[in-house]
Amino acid sequence: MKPREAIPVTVLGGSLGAGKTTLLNHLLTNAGDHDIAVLVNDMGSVNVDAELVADESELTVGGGVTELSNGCICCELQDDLETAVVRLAQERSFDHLVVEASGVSRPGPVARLFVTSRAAARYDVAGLVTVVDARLFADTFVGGDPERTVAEDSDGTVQPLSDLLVEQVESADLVVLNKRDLVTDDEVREVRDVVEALRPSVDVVETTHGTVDVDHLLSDVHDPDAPVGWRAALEHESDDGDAAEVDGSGHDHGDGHGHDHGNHDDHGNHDDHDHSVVSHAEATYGVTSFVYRRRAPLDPDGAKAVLGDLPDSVVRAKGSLWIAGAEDVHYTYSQAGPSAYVTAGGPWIASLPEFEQDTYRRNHPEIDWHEEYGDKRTELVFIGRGMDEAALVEALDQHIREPGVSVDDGQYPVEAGSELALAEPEVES
Ligand SMILES: Nc1nc2c(ncn2[C@@H]2O[C@H](COP(=O)(O)OP(=O)(O)OP(=O)(O)O)[C@@H](O)[C@H]2O)c(=O)[nH]1
Repeated sequence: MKPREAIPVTVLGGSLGAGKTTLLNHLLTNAGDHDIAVLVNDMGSVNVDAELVADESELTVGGGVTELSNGCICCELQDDLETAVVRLAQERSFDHLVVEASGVSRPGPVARLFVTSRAAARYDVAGLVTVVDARLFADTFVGGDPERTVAEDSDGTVQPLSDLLVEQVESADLVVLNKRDLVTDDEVREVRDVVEALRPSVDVVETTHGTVDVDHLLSDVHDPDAPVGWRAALEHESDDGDAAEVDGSGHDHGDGHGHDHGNHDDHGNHDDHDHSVVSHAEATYGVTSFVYRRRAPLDPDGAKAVLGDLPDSVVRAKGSLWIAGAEDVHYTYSQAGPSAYVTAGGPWIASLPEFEQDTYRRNHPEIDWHEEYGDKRTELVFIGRGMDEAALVEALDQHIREPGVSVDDGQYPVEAGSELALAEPEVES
């Protein structure tokens, strides 16, 4: 049982330089009656952000600002984060915790820590707030000229910035569209439409220098079941029950549980949400989505050619891949702006021994099961602006193969969790 005085926690995420520290300083200087504790995560060995926050407010590093440096709290510093927030709750009294995640943090895992670890007894997630640099977002997704930049992880691996931007928006309860002064009215409308397509019901506030209403920012807005655009579009398609056709989207059902980079998809849990995926956006700026679904595999080289070189009009694509010649592996595909990769998941349910299949199907009666191919399918959702749906469908259809036909490839990884990059943004020198 959670004690009644569980402390609300707001997780502040967003890309490098989006304005998280600026917003945090605004929050602390305008905190009013709120007694806020802050935990700042920086990737470097010196926690510059913690110093900046402390400089600007009456808090001191050690006093009100806790720092976790030299790593990322969504991965290698998870244990440190857990220890730090538990200790904080024991040692000090405050009524709200704000965690500023590093620019490369994925908000989902950070929030999960407050639900699943020892910290869960002390804290309640109030909201995942994503600060978006409106200028960068417009350049990356609406300008048709994607900024080909990457974010560097603490272990030196690089992750495409567009992946992070998309993921941070897809898991947000509140999006703070910052740097409003650097975009035009038209650009901001287009950015809002893309944000809405990625995260259909999200609350969006526009700010310059992070001047957001403090009570709004700290309010209890967390909804772990809020819909995610790509999943919502897929499930809308599944609800229609047509397994072979390509379909446009309008209304949807979404279970919206946050996704992980490279995670194996679930099999379509439905809930009672009924949200519009793109209706408003479609009507104004041409943000649309459609689902491509075939009960057949794609040629491995063909899949690489098409899915590794999607037109700029596609903002986000994701789904399941059945690859000819690798008949037993359930691949997932994920594209965000200029990056695209395929991840080997576990086996298809249809590739498991029969008794395991029976058990799985008993526990998941909602699974869309084909008499001959079971759950094997090529099923991709595309979200974008001004996409040529017919051309994309035709390009994919050219690479559809007969199930069971042997295809020579070997480049697709088979070990669960391993990835094949189909497109990577160029690293800026
Ligand atoms: N023009 C403009 N600049 C802004 C705005 N908000 C923040 N900045 C500037 O953008 C730069 C980055 O802001 P920060 O608040 O440090 O961003 P951050 O997200 O904390 O950055 P990292 O800690 O590096 O991830 C600073 O120079 C800010 O002054 C804004 O609304 N408009």
